[in-house]
Amino acid sequence: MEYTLEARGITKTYGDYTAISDVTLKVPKGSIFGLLGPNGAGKTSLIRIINQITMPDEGQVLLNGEPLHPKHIADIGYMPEERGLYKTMKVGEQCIYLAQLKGLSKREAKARLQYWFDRLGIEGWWNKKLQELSKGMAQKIQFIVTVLHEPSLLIFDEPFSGFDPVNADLIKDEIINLRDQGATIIFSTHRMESVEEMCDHIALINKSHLVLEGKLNEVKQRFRSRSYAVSLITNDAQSTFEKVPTDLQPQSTQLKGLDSTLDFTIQLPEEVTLPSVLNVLTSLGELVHFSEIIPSVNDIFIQTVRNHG
Ligand SMILES: Nc1ncnc2c1ncn2[C@@H]1O[C@H](COP(=O)(O)OP(=O)(O)OP(=O)(O)O)[C@@H](O)[C@H]1O
Repeated sequence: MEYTLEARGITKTYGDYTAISDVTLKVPKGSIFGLLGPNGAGKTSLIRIINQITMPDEGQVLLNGEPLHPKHIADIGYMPEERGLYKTMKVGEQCIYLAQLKGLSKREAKARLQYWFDRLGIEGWWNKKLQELSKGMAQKIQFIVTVLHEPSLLIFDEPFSGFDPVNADLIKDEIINLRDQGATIIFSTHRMESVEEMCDHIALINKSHLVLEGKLNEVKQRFRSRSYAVSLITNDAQSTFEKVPTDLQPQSTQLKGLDSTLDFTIQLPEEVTLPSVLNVLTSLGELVHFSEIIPSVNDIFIQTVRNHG
């Protein structure tokens, strides 16, 4: 597998405080990689190192196989959570200026900006000053400025904060589109449903340490707990529920009374097989639903952070 980014043994301290401890991770080319962790875990510190805003105390970052070098600034697009745009400058002028800083000619910048303004339906904003735009509107500009020079690595810090649901969806689709065109995306967010929807890889940093990393579906496999959701139609929900063997740790989610559906969850002990459980359940009533409960990213996040206290 090819990796766009590799961090090897990164440590970063601020005075006596260690913000990143010996973090090693690999971001596969063409992936959408979720960088997760509680507040203050060290995510932004790592992102700032990748962007060469600060230097690590120890370790090395490789971009497309090469040690990070000032020339790589043009290969990375970074949308920080604190959006840094000039308030009194006109939108069009500002975008051209920032694009030129990333190495585009004025002509090329104008052509690409036209494309993006069109695409995001903001043609009318060109001559407005940034201070005249709402937060979400300014964020669209920031998004365009981040992706305009077509870098191989895009880093978004909370890309959806400040967007209404329609615009958040629009930006989500644009991010997926950029990935489909070959970019690698790192995105840091506390919105677990976005991770669930978009990421194929995740890494979780807790208290400066990397505590979890991998393909999202493989991480989910690791967290499977033999839990199942069950629905039975029975004559008497309460007494049926009482007949479910206690070693299955039944937990009722809904008892709807007579002639109705009984919904509950079970957790299979190691030695119990699926066919034997299905036998028991079908003997209790009409089994209308039986499915494994796959842990959500939210569950995985909470469980992992708890375990690393
Ligand atoms: N320039 C700095 N000087 C001193 N301490 C800092 C500095 N930048 C960050 N820190 C500290 O390093 C730790 C990690 O901060 P960082 O911003 O990397 O966290 P984060 O994971 O991005 O958090 P959040 O989810 O809240 O954005 C925090 O305890 C923070 O106070």
